[in-house]
Amino acid sequence: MTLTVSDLTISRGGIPVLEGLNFSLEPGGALVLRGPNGVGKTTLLRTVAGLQPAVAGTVECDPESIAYAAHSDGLKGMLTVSENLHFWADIFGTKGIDAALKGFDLEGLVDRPASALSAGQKRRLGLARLLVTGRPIWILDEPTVSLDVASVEMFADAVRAHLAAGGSALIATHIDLGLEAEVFDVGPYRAKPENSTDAFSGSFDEGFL
Ligand SMILES: Nc1ncnc2c1ncn2[C@@H]1O[C@H](COP(=O)(O)OP(=O)(O)OP(=O)(O)O)[C@@H](O)[C@H]1O
Repeated sequence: MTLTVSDLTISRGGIPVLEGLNFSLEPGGALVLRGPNGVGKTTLLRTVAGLQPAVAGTVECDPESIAYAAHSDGLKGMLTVSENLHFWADIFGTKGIDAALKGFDLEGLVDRPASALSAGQKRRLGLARLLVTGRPIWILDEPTVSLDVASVEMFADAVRAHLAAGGSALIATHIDLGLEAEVFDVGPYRAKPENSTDAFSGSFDEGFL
């Protein structure tokens, strides 16, 4: 499943932020998005994931192939670690959570309510859900926030295994994950001010899709 972005212009709150974006993501490949705070990386990921429309251009990809992990963990605090993962496995029609528990070192926390996890543990659980989606294209927004060094490596291992199995990943991150990945600096694609409509419209935040 290839994801192809062509001549894409994206906006946030009615204001174009990036324009003229072209890239593709092939099975087995990873693309790391770089750029300064506020340049539009999250907006790009949201657009590619289908959470907001593009201003111009196209994103070619089966939406059903995408698993999106946003800034927030999007956990159900009353449910245990195990229940959270089973909830998502049911949603995505997949079976088994053992690989997700093992891959993110959550086996000792299965019966703990998500609300009683530390920030890093919550992030590990949020990322573990990627493994139960069964979806090939991972779109990840700052996935390593709150993770310690060992957990960052755990996450990088999960991405490597995903790529080796034919999946792909589009990742916005400010840190070096040690992946064999192309890097795409979106800084030079800032939209020109004259293209701004200067209209503000609110939007909702979502944890995971
Ligand atoms: N809900 C919103 N409504 C209107 N504008 C927004 C909204 N969220 C973000 N913006 C603005 O849109 C622009 C792009 O933000 P975006 O979050 O995509 O940047 P980013 O590159 O991901 O930044 P960071 O590295 O800080 O996460 C910024 O100027 C930001 O202030």
